Amino acid sequence: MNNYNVPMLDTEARVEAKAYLDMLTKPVGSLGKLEEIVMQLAEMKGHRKPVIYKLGIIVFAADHGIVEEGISAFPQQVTRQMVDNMAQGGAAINVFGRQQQAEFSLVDVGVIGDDFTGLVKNRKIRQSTQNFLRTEAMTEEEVERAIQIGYEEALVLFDKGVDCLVVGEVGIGNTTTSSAIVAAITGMDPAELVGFGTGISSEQHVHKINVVRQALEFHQPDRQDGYDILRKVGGLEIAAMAGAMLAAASNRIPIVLDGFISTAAACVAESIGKGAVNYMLLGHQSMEPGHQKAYEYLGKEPIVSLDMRLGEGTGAAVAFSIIQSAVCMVNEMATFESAGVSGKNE
Ligand SMILES: O=C(O)c1ccc[n+]([C@@H]2O[C@H](COP(=O)([O-])O)[C@@H](O)[C@H]2O)c1
Ligand SMILES: Cc1cc2nc[nH]c2cc1C
Repeated sequence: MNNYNVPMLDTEARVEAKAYLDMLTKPVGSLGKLEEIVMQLAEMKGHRKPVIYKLGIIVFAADHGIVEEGISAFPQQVTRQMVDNMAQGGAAINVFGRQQQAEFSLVDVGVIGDDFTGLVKNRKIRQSTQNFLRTEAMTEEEVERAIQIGYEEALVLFDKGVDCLVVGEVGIGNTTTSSAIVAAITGMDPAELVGFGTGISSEQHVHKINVVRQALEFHQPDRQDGYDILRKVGGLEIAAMAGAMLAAASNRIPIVLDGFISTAAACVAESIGKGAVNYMLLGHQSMEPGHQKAYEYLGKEPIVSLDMRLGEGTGAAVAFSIIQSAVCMVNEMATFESAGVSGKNE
């Protein structure tokens, strides 16, 4: 088991960023949350004028044994088909990634079937987790390997100059897995967390709540122990996402969280590496009810709210435009002094 050393935030850089923002040609605080984003990036990166040179988007893919219980609106093979689609550049995340000129990485950690050809990184740990209503989702070794692979694949992007990271996923059934994880960590009733995922019926929704309740009753995961939760009710891609987030936090690289699955992985990352949450911004608010509970637990607020519920990293990639506006603002605006603009009346 690794020890993740997440560095402390640079609170001095935050104070300096605030002082500098107040010198720019605008009434104090008038750029609202953009100013807050600048201050957060400043304390993460340790600089009053933070820059982002290159966005990275990493998407982890895996299948889920719990799909056997009829909890998704789509068949399991869609995971594999969407990985192929992403490898061809045809998924929504490819479009937003190109728009943001992002470095894109697609990693199979547990999709059913053979290795992929082409752009996909083949790092399959096993083909799908087990059905966690009947048995533990995976072994302790598999959890640790998945976290390690996520960590390593994030480092590959950082070596290419990536200095801000979106962590996305694809995996049919993973809103059920995420509901179980967030219920385990927060202690909340699954009825408050379980949503409609890819678009199930009301009857299926009632069934999905019962599946999550029964699984938690059966496994009794330790809410303090992210490894235990992943082993019992987790997902391979979610463990890898947590690993990638730990790599980013350990290297003072800002993470942009996406929807429900990404935020569930963030809860696990924080449980494994205390302080990782300090390096996270929340891109958007997903339509999944459990997403709000999970981000409130992490103490986050979404940058945008666009009624999205796709996953893949799409909400985070869209929100990156706003983060980029904040970074441009602090680096390019004139100060009252440099522009010769009069200050506020005394
Ligand atoms: O990010 C979200 O909040 C989100 C909400 C609903 C669905 N998804 C995506 O849809 C898949 C999981 O949905 P489901 O219904 O199969 O559990 C998975 O591939 C996710 O990327 C993602
Ligand atoms: C089509 C489709 C695309 C997805 N992207 C992420 N999850 C998905 C689920 C479905 C069903």
